[in-house]
Amino acid sequence: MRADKLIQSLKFKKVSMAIDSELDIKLLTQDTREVVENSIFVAVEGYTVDGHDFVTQAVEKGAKIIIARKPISVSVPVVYVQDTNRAMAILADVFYGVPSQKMRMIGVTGTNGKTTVTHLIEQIYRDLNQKTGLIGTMYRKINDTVYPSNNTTPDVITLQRTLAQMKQEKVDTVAMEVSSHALVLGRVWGIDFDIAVFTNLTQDHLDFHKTMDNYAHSKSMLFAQLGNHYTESGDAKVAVLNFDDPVARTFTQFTSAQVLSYGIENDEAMIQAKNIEIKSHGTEFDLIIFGKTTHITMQLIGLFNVYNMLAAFSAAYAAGLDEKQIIKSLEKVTGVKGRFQLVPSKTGVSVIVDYAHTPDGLLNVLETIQDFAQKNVYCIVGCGGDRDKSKRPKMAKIASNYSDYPVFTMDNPRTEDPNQIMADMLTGIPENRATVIMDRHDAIAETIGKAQPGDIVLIAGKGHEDYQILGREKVHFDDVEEATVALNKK
Ligand SMILES: CC(=O)N[C@H]1[C@@H](OP(=O)(O)OP(=O)(O)OC[C@H]2O[C@@H](n3ccc(=O)[nH]c3=O)[C@H](O)[C@@H]2O)O[C@H](CO)[C@@H](O)[C@@H]1O[C@H](C)C(=O)N[C@@H](C)C(=O)N[C@H](CCC(=O)O)C(=O)O
Ligand SMILES: Nc1ncnc2c1ncn2[C@@H]1O[C@H](COP(=O)(O)OP(=O)(O)OP(=O)(O)O)[C@@H](O)[C@H]1O
Ligand SMILES: N[C@H](CCC[C@H](N)C(=O)O)C(=O)O
Ligand SMILES: [Mg+2]
Repeated sequence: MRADKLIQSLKFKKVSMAIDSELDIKLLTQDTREVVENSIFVAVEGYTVDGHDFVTQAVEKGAKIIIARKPISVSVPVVYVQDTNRAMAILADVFYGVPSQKMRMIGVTGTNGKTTVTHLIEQIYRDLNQKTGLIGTMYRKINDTVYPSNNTTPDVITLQRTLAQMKQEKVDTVAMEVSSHALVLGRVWGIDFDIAVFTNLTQDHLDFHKTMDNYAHSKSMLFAQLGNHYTESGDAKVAVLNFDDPVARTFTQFTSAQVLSYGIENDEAMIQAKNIEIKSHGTEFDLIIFGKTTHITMQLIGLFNVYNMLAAFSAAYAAGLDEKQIIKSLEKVTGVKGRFQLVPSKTGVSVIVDYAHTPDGLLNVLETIQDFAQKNVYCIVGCGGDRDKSKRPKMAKIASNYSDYPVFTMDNPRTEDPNQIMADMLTGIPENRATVIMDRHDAIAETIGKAQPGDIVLIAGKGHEDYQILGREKVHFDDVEEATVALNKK
C-alpha cells in the first residue's frame, strides 16, 4: 500500500519530513523483531519496555516511517501523534483493508466461558458448511488451520492481519474472545462487531483493573463499540446479554444496538433455560425461546455450560440462523479441550481436567461435580503468579469447602516465588486442611495413585495448557498427559 495514502488515514499528526509518495509499504508493525525492508514501525510504550527505545534498530532493519509520540532522532520521516496505540489501530484497519467490515464479527466477553462460547458458535457455523474464523486463548483458527495465540485477544496489528487472512480465505463468520485487557488497551479499536456477547462478570484480573467497577467498565466498552444500524429487515447490531448477571443491566445503557437477553433465573430474559437436570454424561433442560419450549439434551456437563449454550444459541439466533439447526449443532458438541475434559480411565477413578482459574470457575466446576459425585472428590489446584493475588485465598477456600481432599500445587508461578503463592492460598483455609505438593507432576501422580474406584479427581487451572511457566521460561507440562501416565500405573 502507498505510504502517503496510508498515513492520510491519520487525520491529526505532525510529520517531521516529506514522505516519499512512491513508497510502497510492505509491513506495519509495533515490534522491531518483525521489521523488514519498507516497513512502518509504530513505537508503543509497553509495560516492560518502550518501543521508542527501539526506533534506531527499526530503521536499521528497513523501517521507512516511524510513528511516535515522543521526540526521536532518526534518518526517516517520523509521524508524531498524540497516542500511538490509537494511530496503530487506525493504520492497521486501513492497511489490512478494513476486514472486519466484510465478515460477520461475533465478539464474546466476560470473565468465564469465552473460549467455550466461541467454540460453540464456530461449531454452529461449521455445521452449516460456512467458512469460519476463531480467535482466542487456545489459538487463532482459520477454517481447519490453527495458528498459535500469545494472548486471548491479540494486539491490534496481529488481529487485523489475522482478519485480513480470514477474509482472503473466504471466511464468512468470525467468533472471537474479547478480553478486558484488550478492551482497555485498545486492541479491538476499529473492529466492526455485528454481535457482542456477554457471559458473566466475577472476580479476576484485579491486579490489572484494581476494582470490580473498573473491570465491569472495561467489559461495557465492547457494547459501546457495537454501534447501531437499524434496517427494515431487522438485520442489525445485537448485544447478547446474560440477564442473570446484574451488571448486564448497566451494559444496556452503553449500547444503542438491539438487545437479546438470555438467562435461567431472570424471567424477563427472552431466551431461557428451565427444568435443568445435570447428569454425569450430559445435561438436559427446556430451552424457551420467546415463550416456545424445546427440550434439549446436550453432552456438555454443568449449569455453567447451560449458560454457555444459551449464550451461543442467542448469538446464532441474533445472526438470523434457524433455531432447529442451531440446536442440532449444540446437542452434538462434545466439549472443548481442557474444559471439563474427562481423561480416559479403566480404573474406576474419574479424572477431570478443567481450566477453572477463577473463584467462580472453580466453584461452578466443583458444584457440578458434587451434583453426581458418589464417593470422594479430590481437587488439585494452584494459582498463577503475576496475576490477581486476591483470588488465591478465595480459590483455596472453595477447593476446601467443595472437595473432600484439596491438594494445592503450582500453576504457572511466572516470576513470583511459588512458596509465597502457596502461602497466600493457605491463608484462605484452616491449618492442615489441604495437602501441599508443590511439584504438579507429583501432585497428580500421588493423588491419582491414592484415589479409589468411584472417586473423582479434578485437576483445575491449566486445562488445554501444555506448559508450566517458571520464571520467564515455559517448560512442557500437560495435565491430561500426566493424569494418563498416573492412571496407567494403577
Ligand atoms: C499487560 C499486557 O497486556 N501486556 C501485553 C503487552 O506487553 P508489554 O506492554 O509488556 O510490551 P513490552 O514488551 O513492554 O513492549 C512494548 C513495545 O515494544 C516493542 N518491542 C519490544 C521489544 C523489542 O525488542 N522490540 C520491540 O519493538 C513491543 O513489540 C511493544 O510494541 O503487549 C504484548 C504484545 O502485544 C502482549 O503480548 C502483552 O501481553 C502479556 C504477554 C500478558 O500477559 N498479557 C495478559 C495480562 C493479557 O493481556 N491477558 C488478556 C486476558 C487473558 C484472559 O483472561 O483471557 C489477553 O487478552 O490475553
Ligand atoms: N459460563 C461460565 N460460568 C462460570 N464458569 C465457567 C463458565 N464457562 C466456563 N467456566 C469455567 O471457566 C473455565 C474457563 O472457561 P473458558 O476457557 O471457556 O473461559 P474464558 O472466559 O475463555 O477464560 P480466559 O479468560 O482464561 O480466556 C472452565 O474450565 C470452567 O471451569
Ligand atoms: N487468561 C488467564 C489464564 C490463567 C490460567 C492459569 N493457568 C494461570 O496461569 O493463572 C490469565 O492469563 O490470567
Ligand atoms: Mg479464553
